Amino acid sequence: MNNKTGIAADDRIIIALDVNSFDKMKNIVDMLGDSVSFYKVGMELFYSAGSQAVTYLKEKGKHVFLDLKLHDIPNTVEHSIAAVARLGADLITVHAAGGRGMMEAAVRGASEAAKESGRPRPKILAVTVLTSFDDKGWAETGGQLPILNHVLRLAKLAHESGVDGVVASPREATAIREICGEPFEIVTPGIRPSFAQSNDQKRIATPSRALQDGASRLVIGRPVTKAENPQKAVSLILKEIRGE
Ligand SMILES: O=c1ccn([C@@H]2O[C@H](COP(=O)(O)O)[C@@H](O)[C@H]2O)c(=O)[nH]1
Repeated sequence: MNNKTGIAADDRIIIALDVNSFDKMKNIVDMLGDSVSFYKVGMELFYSAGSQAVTYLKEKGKHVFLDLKLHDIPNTVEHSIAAVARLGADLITVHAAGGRGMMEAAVRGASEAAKESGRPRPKILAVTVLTSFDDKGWAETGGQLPILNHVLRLAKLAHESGVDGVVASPREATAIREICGEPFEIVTPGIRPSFAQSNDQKRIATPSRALQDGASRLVIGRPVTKAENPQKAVSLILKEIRGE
């Protein structure tokens, strides 16, 4: 258990199941067995396999991060979050750029589903600036502030809107932690162990660095799922974060 976050060490690594079928997902989950307790179901898997991906993982006793990055008017987001929250996901994403009203609506939707089901309310995370952006790509979209400043602005808004945390690059974790404190979740993709390639990720850090800088949980996809030996990749990552 980490004293500050209260999150068990094993729940701090989330493996992103970015595959296009239920069977491919099942193969990875079976292969990784007890070494992984938390998985992310993103758009590729959810659009390919549907809600059974989430229900299967929950039946296996795993925690599920449903990363659908909702971004729409508050009414649509409230009811869509309520619909997906009923599947039993533990973390669900919306885009912070949807604004205060939309993030408040997302929390309401999650609370409605929790009340109905009697299960704990899923945590809502707000995506700040995607980790695939660097400053050049960000400026091309019309971004006026440097990425770090924009991330901090969105993190503050997310915190004020009552969501449970943000998704950001590990490079922004220290500054977000200073502004939002504990127990705000800072979930960081863009994690690259020293043995992995960066692929399309731009704002990256190693697993140990991300945790040192204040990330609560690490999202790791291809460095594990596309590794020659995914079990070995997980074991190396766990060793690194335990300092072994
Ligand atoms: O800013 C963001 C938000 C979400 N993601 C998601 O995380 C994983 C990362 O996968 P890797 O293979 O480790 O790059 C992926 O599912 C993204 O959709 C992100 O990368 N950045």
